[in-house]
Amino acid sequence: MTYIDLNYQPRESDLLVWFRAEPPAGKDMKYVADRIAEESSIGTWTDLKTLLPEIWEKLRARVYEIDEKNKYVKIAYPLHLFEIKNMPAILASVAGNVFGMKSVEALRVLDIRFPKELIQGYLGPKYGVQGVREMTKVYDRPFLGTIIKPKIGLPAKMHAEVAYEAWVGGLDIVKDDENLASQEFNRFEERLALTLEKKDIAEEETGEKKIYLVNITAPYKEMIRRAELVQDSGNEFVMIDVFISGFSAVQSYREEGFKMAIHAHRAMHAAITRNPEHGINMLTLAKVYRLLGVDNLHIGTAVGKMEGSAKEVSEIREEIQLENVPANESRFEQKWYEIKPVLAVASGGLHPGHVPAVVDILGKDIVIQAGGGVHGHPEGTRAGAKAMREALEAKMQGIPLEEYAKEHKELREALEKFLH
Ligand SMILES: O=C(O)[C@@](O)(COP(=O)(O)O)[C@H](O)[C@H](O)COP(=O)(O)O
Ligand SMILES: [Mg+2]
Repeated sequence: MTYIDLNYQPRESDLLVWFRAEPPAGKDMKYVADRIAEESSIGTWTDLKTLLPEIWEKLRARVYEIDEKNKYVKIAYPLHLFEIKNMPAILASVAGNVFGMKSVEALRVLDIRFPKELIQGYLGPKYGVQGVREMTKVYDRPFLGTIIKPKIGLPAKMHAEVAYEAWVGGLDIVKDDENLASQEFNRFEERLALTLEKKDIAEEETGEKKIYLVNITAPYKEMIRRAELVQDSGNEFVMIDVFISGFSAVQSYREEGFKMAIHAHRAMHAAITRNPEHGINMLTLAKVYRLLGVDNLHIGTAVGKMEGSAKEVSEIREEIQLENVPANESRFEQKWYEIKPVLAVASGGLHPGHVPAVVDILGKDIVIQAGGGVHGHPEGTRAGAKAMREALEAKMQGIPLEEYAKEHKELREALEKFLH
């Protein structure tokens, strides 16, 4: 019995997976494709006496396309194979055991096409791009943000003061770092209270809405307790390390129905996304997080310190923001129906000198976030924040940075330090 069915026309209701597969020595693409379809649907390494014909007929995956040259394998999975509203179990099928089999030398998931029937089982973002714009009254430009640095070590009181400096310097958003939780020198409750006090003052002084991305990542029950504290405080956002917390926690958290928007940090993603031969690419993870319902998602910068090409990050941006994503040489067409667009977060090694390039690559529906690029400014946090704002003003007005810097001291100082 083979799962190869090259005459099969996928149904609209099928879930499709686009793999790149390396056959083991002495084996061909048909062999490896068959093994992947087998293990990721109903089969195992030998024939089964318990495999009823109706199970085979109704639930087996079908390899409907093999591209020998590019080592691509496309597999269609009938929807009945899955519990629709159970993302962890769906991934356990199509992106589970298959990565560890000897019968596959290397395996990469390039894309998953989610059918309408499955998409309708998920909430998607509560706010998304438009909701965050409504929340902040920022409509026609990218958001600017920073991460409090050093990422760990500041006492809660100083954390709040640095946040205040960043906000009054002109940034919209201040974020906890991915590894800041409730360490003894910066307890969660105290940090939340002190930072929100400063946020109120900064909003008062600037007349602008400010955002605090407080990190609630913790074991699930504790994460929920922290989310309740944030909801009681009236803060608009929480931040979750979504990859580390897991698909189950992220789905459940979104279904808890908290009022806050979700800023998704992807720390650890590169453990499975970075190797182009093996693992799951960030585009596929980003689709899962859009479906599960994050409002902001880190996707890379192309120009900063983290890996990811301009083509890769801009394709991910399209995937999390377009209503209908067109197919291309390594991506399925994907319709998103009612699922809102996600705000893309460009972060990692950025400074004011990068602002024009990031906007050129990713457009306006983004958060441009800089930690070292703000707190490393020669004149400190407030000047670093001002320099980011000035860089964005220059970009929005179409003025070259060097030109604008002539009249803007903080930007000039930033470019001198970070570019020259
Ligand atoms: O800790 C850091 O490195 C950052 O806070 C950036 O700080 P800097 O601005 O000081 O580099 C973010 O966690 C990374 O951007 C995450 O990477 P990604 O956005 O690619 O997931
Ligand atoms: Mg960080």
